Amino acid sequence: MSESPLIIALDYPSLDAALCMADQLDPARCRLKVGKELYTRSGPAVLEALHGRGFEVFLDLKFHDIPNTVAGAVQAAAEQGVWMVNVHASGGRKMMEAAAERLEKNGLATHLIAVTVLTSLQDSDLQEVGLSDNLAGQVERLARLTQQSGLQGVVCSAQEAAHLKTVCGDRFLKVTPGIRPSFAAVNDQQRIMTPNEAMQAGSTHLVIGRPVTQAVDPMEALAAIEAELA
Ligand SMILES: O=c1ccn([C@@H]2O[C@H](COP(=O)(O)O)[C@@H](O)[C@H]2O)c(=O)[nH]1
Repeated sequence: MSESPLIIALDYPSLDAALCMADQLDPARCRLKVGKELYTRSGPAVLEALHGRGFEVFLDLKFHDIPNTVAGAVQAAAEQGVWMVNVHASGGRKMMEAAAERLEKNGLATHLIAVTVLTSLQDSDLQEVGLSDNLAGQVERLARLTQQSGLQGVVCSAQEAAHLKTVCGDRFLKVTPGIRPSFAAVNDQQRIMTPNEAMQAGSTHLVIGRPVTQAVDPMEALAAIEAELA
């Protein structure tokens, strides 16, 4: 079990490639995130392999469907022993309540959180899909709904973490992708912060993928991030 806020995103197209990276990492220094590409290719085998190596895993499949379907998917994830799983908050209160109730009814301790607004989006993207509120307002609205629905936290950008800390409190998890150390490329992220800025802003967990996994020396990149946080 790790006390570190770092969650390394294993966005790889094969189980072998993901395990090659995992084998260089230490479960005492980080948790790992399995997302849509890797899970679609490898299925539950990747979870078994990472759990077998001692890692806690965030299964980032961002479920979004009718309440009964999402509750079943969240239960299935939790029964595979993942540390954290998520849904899209825009699936609504009934969907989130059904998922949270399913975990509670079955005594499953997996953390359940909800995505507010993807870190790859900015204000103009929300307008294009017909949302009239600005981005900060939409993140706050969905974070409040997530908390009212009984979930433990949200995925948001670190740029919203400080405000959500005042709105939802310290203990409400703020899991923030879009983390970019000064040495890393921005890629397709829009709302970014450095690791240190993100922690200062109130992030509880930092999701970092390409700045580590695509680095020429991933372990050196990870060590530089840890040094920045220290
Ligand atoms: O709003 C979100 C939600 C999830 N993600 C995921 O986090 C990682 C970020 O990877 P980087 O390589 O550090 O950009 C990736 O797996 C996304 O699917 C996100 O970026 N934003």
